[in-house]
Amino acid sequence: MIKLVTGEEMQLIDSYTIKEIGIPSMVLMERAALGIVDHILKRKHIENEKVFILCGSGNNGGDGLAIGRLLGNKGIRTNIMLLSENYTQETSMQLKILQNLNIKVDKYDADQLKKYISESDLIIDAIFGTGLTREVIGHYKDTIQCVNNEDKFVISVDIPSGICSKSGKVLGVAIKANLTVTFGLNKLGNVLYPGTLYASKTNIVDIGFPKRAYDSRMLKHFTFDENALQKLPKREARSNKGTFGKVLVIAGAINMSGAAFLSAMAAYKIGGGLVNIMTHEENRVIIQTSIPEAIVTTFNTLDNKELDKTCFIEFKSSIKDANVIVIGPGLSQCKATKELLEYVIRHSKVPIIIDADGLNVLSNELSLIKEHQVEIIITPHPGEMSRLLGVSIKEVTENLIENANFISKKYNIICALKDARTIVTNPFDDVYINTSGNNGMATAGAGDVLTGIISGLIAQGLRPYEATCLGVYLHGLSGDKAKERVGVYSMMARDIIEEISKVTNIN
Ligand SMILES: NC(=O)C1=CN([C@@H]2O[C@H](COP(=O)(O)OP(=O)(O)OC[C@H]3O[C@@H](n4cnc5c(N)ncnc54)[C@H](OP(=O)(O)O)[C@@H]3O)[C@@H](O)[C@H]2O)[C@@H](O)CC1
Ligand SMILES: Nc1ncnc2c1ncn2[C@@H]1O[C@H](COP(=O)(O)OP(=O)(O)O)[C@@H](O)[C@H]1O
Ligand SMILES: [K+]
Repeated sequence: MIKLVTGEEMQLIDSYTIKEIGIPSMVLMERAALGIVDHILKRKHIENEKVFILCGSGNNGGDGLAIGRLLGNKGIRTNIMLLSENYTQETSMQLKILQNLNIKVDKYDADQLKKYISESDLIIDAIFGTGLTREVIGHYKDTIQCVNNEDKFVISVDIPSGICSKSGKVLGVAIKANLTVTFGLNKLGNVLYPGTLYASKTNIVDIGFPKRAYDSRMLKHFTFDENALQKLPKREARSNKGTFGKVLVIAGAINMSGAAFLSAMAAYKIGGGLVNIMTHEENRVIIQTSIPEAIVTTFNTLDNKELDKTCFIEFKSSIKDANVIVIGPGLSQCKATKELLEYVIRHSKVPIIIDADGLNVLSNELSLIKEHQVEIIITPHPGEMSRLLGVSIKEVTENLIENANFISKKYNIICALKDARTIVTNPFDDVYINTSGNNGMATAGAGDVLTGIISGLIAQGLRPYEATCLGVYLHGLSGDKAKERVGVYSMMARDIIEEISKVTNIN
């Protein structure tokens, strides 16, 4: 698990380290500057290059001044410009050190700024870090625009100036970096869109925060890297298909068998023991032909799209047998879907994953999940989420974390809000932010594959929140493997399924 922090949380870690542990702020700043200088010195022809450092009034600017001093010591040609006349204590101390060493620091001057930018090979952005609190205006805005207009390599210190460290939003204007070097823990703003596009590649450097400074805080945001593969459920040698759980997939209205197929296939490919597909009677033959490994039970609808209630006899035992239930993919928004959903919520004793049309039906009747007895996971994309909350899609995509948190708490459920950075929340404020996956996955059926993966992990015994976070991660990783094989233009949902085995086959 990799923790991520907001600027505010990082400031708490800073002040705990400085005030309670006793590591001086200037020591942390020196190590931060050394971390950036290491990256700069890795450039191939740095001895022939010119560096230009832009510094703001806060400690981010202090980092910039220290970087200038260290580069000077190495004999690298460096220009430094300070954009403010008021500084924090640490930044004042850095400035004093530079003055003692007779290192020139320019004050802001628009013409000089343009000259330095055009002469330089590398620009260091130390204007604003985690302390940015408001829209960037005036000469700060002009400076950032000047940098962005020139095609120079830019390294941002901690976070690109202009990006909100909590939300990833652009506060008016922001530096477009080629590399961001961040300290201690990565900032949410470097990971969330659009900030992540401005940060480009992000490297984290250890500047000596004691482990306790991270552990003693209630840090709730996290992401995964490939170490998360260790969380895959263990497969006992002495086992049978019952050991790895039973998934019930309730999916597919007339002529919509594809969604059921994709969810069921993914549930099997991630290791689920047995998949039972409950689908419309009309889909029986095609499902049995396309996925003979699945058990098929069916329901029928009457002329008015209501459910033929005789199906409940068979349905009852399917529900009783299952370790996890998926409901919604390709079910259409008819009365039958509502009836099925109502029945499942009322009778299930195991976790339920509600997706696609299940969510569309739910958005007209959220009271259905108010008094649920089992764990419920919803997997909306922003369109489905906007219908669930009765807000615009823009409101959903601009505030992914807040919206996912809100619905998780209000209904006591797990929410995987799908996007290029999918967010997974639970009612206890935990927030997983997914960083795997790519734009090739914006293809029909990719969501059905995710539902199947999560269900297969729950069937094998993972707890629902853990399974949802890991499922989202593995789904993205499978998409990344599919990108390597077929590219983003040709990727189809089935390509993601095909790559699941490459992701899970780790031993
Ligand atoms: N010991 C430590 O703490 C360590 C910290 N480290 C480094 O410090 C960074 C955090 O430093 P920070 O908190 O001083 O704020 P920072 O990001 O430099 O910028 C904010 C400054 O700009 C101002 N300002 C804000 N918005 C503005 C706007 N729109 N337009 C104009 N001005 C605006 C605001 O002042 P204000 O005007 O609000 O009084 C404030 O002074 C962190 O990212 C890391 O790089 C490392 O060295 C490790 C040790
Ligand atoms: N640009 C992207 N980067 C990463 N993941 C993406 C991107 N676009 C889509 N995805 C993922 O693909 C899936 C699409 O799901 P969804 O919109 O429900 O598709 P469908 O309804 O067609 O099955 C989600 O898991 C989403 O996170
Ligand atoms: K910066």
